[in-house]
Amino acid sequence: MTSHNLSPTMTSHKVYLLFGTLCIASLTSGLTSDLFLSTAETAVLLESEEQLLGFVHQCLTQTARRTGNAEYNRLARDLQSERRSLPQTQDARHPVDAYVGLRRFTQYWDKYIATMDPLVARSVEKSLAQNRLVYPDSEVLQQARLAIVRLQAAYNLSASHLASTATANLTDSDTASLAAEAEGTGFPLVAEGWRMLGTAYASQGGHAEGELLNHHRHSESNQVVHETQTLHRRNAKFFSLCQHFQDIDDVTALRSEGCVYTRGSIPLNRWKTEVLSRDPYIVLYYDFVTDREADTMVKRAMVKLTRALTGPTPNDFTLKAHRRLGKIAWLRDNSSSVFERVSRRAHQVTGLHTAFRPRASFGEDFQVVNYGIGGHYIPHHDYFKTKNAFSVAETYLKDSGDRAATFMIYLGDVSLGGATVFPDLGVGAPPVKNAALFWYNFNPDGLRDPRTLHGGCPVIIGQKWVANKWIHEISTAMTKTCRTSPWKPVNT
Ligand SMILES: O=C(O)CCC(=O)C(=O)O
Ligand SMILES: [Fe+2]
Repeated sequence: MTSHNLSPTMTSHKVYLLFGTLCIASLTSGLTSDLFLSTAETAVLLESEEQLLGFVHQCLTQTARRTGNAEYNRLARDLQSERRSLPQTQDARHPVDAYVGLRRFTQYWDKYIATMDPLVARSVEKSLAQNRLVYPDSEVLQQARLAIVRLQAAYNLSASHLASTATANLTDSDTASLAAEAEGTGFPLVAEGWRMLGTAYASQGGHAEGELLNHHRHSESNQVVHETQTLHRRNAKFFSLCQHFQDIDDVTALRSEGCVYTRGSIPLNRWKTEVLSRDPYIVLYYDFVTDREADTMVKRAMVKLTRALTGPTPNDFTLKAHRRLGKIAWLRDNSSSVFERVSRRAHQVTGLHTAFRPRASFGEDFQVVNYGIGGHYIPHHDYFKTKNAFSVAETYLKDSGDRAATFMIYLGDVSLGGATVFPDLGVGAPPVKNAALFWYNFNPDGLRDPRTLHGGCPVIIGQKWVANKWIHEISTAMTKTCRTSPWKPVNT
């Protein structure tokens, strides 16, 4: 058993908001509701709160001067005192803290910004939009509550445990709306837990002090949440493996087939490969990137994140499916020297060409992913199921075949949850900062291997960033020679 604390494990990537001094705006940007899909974006929003409220305060006092209406001055004072009385957490790493932070924003919005002066509201929106941020709306809050309920079901987490490990205190209305969310989504026991917590708070006349998270599991005496099977029946094996892997932050506890050192050349003189499975071949390369490289990759991706959509073909990503709760950014090898170098290193380590080519590219662009509150990726295969699906791919992937292998780099640690698991094989790995997980999606005969079904477990605490590099058949066909039978085209 391991213990987990709440100390930050990832550099926070702050965006410094530059609010104008004048409360005049021309831009009308709509509120969007996908903030819960990226904990990194949520964190930036919460970090910017101080500055944002200073701006709103200034706008209110300016409006009072301009209009001669003293009501705006009163609002400015109210805003200041309410701000002092509200929970101060700015930490989006714990789902309850992220939820409370987002809820606080919508409170300000409803009370001081939207209803008071449309000009101020638009100014705030404009300033946020310049930093690729949006003001959270009520749907974001609802999705954040749903994420919390889903997490509880996935990991058997009780309401009291979740609440007591957060920094922020929940209000009666928070516990009531979490109970309603759980009830509405078919988790009556989870709902009961939130109701009981609300009652306990009321009888204590206050809230329990947040304690450090020594262990995620609630004690036997707590209300145990048993609905995992209901929502997650179809992926029961996946979720039980996720539970197993959340206890592992010491990778020596991995059930591995062995570990080998390989001599290479600069920048990796020697690298350690943990063999998680020999057939299909799944390995973890430690220290594949440096902290600096990982941070640079995250920073480059941060400004390009868009909602991850999954679809049946590479250019038909129109399904806003809940199978994958995260945001992605595509980055070409030549977009920076770091991506170029890391792609070359993946070639060096795997023996497979990874480079971008305008036609029949060996590898795809890097797909950098940041998961959201309770974000997960339900088990799937990385390969496309039909030849048709990949033959209509983007020009650079034309004639390069399917995704024969996956090279996935963990760009940060996750404090709790977020393992990558292969439910049919019973193997997986917790995110190990700077390590890369590599596996073949095709067997040596060039056939798709369904045993490579895998998924990203829900993130409980922390931020999860990964970078995928999919290597296509054109690369494996050229370099992987040990087939058991003569080469055949893929089984479409
Ligand atoms: O996040 C993970 O652990 C898995 C991600 C994955 O499978 C994918 O992006 O295709
Ligand atoms: Fe995948």
